Amino acid sequence: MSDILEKNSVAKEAKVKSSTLQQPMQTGNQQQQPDTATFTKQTIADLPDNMPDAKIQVRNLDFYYGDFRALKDINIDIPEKNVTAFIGPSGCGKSTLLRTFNRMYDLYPGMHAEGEILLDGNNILEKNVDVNLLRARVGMVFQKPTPFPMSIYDNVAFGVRLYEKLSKSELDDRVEWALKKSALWPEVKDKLKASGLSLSGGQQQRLCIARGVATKPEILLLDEPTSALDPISTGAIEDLIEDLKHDYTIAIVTHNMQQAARVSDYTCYMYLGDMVEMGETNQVFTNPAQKATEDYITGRYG
Ligand SMILES: Nc1ncnc2c1ncn2[C@@H]1O[C@H](COP(=O)(O)OP(=O)(O)OP(=O)(O)O)[C@@H](O)[C@H]1O
Repeated sequence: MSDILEKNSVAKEAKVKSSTLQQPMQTGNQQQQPDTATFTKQTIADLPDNMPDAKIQVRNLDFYYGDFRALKDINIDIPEKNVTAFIGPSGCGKSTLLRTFNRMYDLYPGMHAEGEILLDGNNILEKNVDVNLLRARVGMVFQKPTPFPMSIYDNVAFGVRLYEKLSKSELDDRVEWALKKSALWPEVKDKLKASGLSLSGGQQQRLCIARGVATKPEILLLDEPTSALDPISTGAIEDLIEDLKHDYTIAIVTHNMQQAARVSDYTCYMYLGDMVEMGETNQVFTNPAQKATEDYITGRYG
């Protein structure tokens, strides 16, 4: 299945057809053959008019795993100090897109991005960009909690020690600040020397968020941060996202439609490497511009 979506990325009117949507899909209990999905390729002109200033501007972005083109001519803005959710069926490129924002892919051979990702107007895909500095500005939290095998304190202090030279008391203050920001402080303040691995799953994920915010990044990337958590821990993290967005620009990948609707201000629907639609979350969920988006969020596909 070569390039299943025919498109002309230049013309706004270009129709993108998907033959692959003609696979069986589930609607309630019945299996159906969906209509052929047609959507108009999103261009910059289709972005919502009244968006806040963009922290990140993605322009004509393609991403390749070897020869495989996983992202196809993506054009979006990530608004500053808002939450932007990425939704779409498995394999559509959500995580790939998120990982381009801090060039996580640089760690692996055979992967490359083409186009532009402008962070505060500067293209982070340029060769001479200091990726360590970039990752200090763009923090990331993964699907599975990944505390380091060290104390709670050291987990949070880890990145700060890499990027800043703080005195012991300044570092203590920063660790406390980050643990308070991630709503974990009351639970761990008396056992900062205990291993991060001794915490529950939900606490470990909040520890990872504390580690993520401790370096005071400008952007937080959250890749399905609650998929391994129970509803109470999930609620705690969603509250945290609501709180953190006052200081940070947040991009979150989620499979959970309700979560996207609850936590995000803007939603991007992706399909097979294409950006189908980006808009205000309320609009995308109640009045999507594209039938393909509607089919997905109403469960008629996926
Ligand atoms: N390391 C890799 N090497 C080769 N192809 C990859 C690699 N990682 C992802 N892909 C491919 O790139 C495409 C996008 O994958 P990606 O993980 O970004 O999707 P996703 O929307 O995040 O999926 P999911 O919701 O299942 O996590 C898929 O076709 C996937 O198979």
